[in-house]
Amino acid sequence: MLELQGLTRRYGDVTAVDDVSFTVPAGAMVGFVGGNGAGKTTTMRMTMGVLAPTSGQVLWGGRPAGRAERSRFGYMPEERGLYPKQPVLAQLTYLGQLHGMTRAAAQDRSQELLTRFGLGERLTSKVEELSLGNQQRAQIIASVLGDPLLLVLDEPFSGLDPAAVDQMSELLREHTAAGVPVLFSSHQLELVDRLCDSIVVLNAGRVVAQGTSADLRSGAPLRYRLTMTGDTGWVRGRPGIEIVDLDGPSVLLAPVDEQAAEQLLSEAVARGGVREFSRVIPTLSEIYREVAIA
Ligand SMILES: Nc1ncnc2c1ncn2[C@@H]1O[C@H](COP(=O)(O)OP(=O)(O)OP(=O)(O)O)[C@@H](O)[C@H]1O
Repeated sequence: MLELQGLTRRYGDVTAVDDVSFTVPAGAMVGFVGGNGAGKTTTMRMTMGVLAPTSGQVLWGGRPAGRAERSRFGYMPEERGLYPKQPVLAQLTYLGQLHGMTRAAAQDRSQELLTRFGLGERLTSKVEELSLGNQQRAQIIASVLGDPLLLVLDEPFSGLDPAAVDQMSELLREHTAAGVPVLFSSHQLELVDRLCDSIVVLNAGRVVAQGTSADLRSGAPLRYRLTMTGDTGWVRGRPGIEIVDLDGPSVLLAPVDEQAAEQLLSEAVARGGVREFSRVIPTLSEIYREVAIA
């Protein structure tokens, strides 16, 4: 298990990361979201030990993570790590060796993964000759070489087409299934919602929400949608009901509680012509806008 405890990083007067604490349990996929400049990359760099925290610590298995453990963490940095001018297979083989694999094992595994992800014909191409999406696939492959204990991936899905997103998420799931904790940052909230066991939302360097997507939703305000055959303007002024949005036959309501919602439904049924009355569950994007965008 990875545990970040009170991680803080200051640059002069700017506090890029401010007392960030969360865990990535064994076998869990955790999505790290937050706007540009929220502090995700800085947090990930401190996790990997490439940047020293101003205060706080990174624990692996309950102890401060040292050089030996970190050398077995798989990392996809924001600035990416592959050299544009080198052939892709040779480079991945070399990186696998740096992660303790024999040359033959590193080459076999790299070739297997490149082939699996559609790059079997491009083994000797230079990285810069690959499309951006294919370079990204090779970057993700690089991060999983050598049986990593943990995966820390900075926006691994940016620029990938939907098929590649599915392939790469399958690769990550193979690692979580084997007990590896995975932390990745992303601006693709629907994707995070679909893939992750839990989500950490960062805003201006601080954790503003964390939990499963169900946890985050359960804290969202109560909303119902009422749709009728006729106009719904009659709901105005009903006790305990706030109107969020009214558009002719359809109205989005914020009742103070379930009882107020039921009373309104009874009245609607008595009037006749109810087409729909349903609880509106916010999307992760909507929750994100509420917690992370002031
Ligand atoms: N070397 C540095 N010197 C000064 N300020 C820095 C440095 N690195 C990062 N920062 C600042 O720290 C804050 C957090 O940046 P960081 O790159 O961690 O955000 P991020 O969440 O990864 O953003 P993005 O989604 O845009 O990649 C920003 O205000 C950034 O300007």
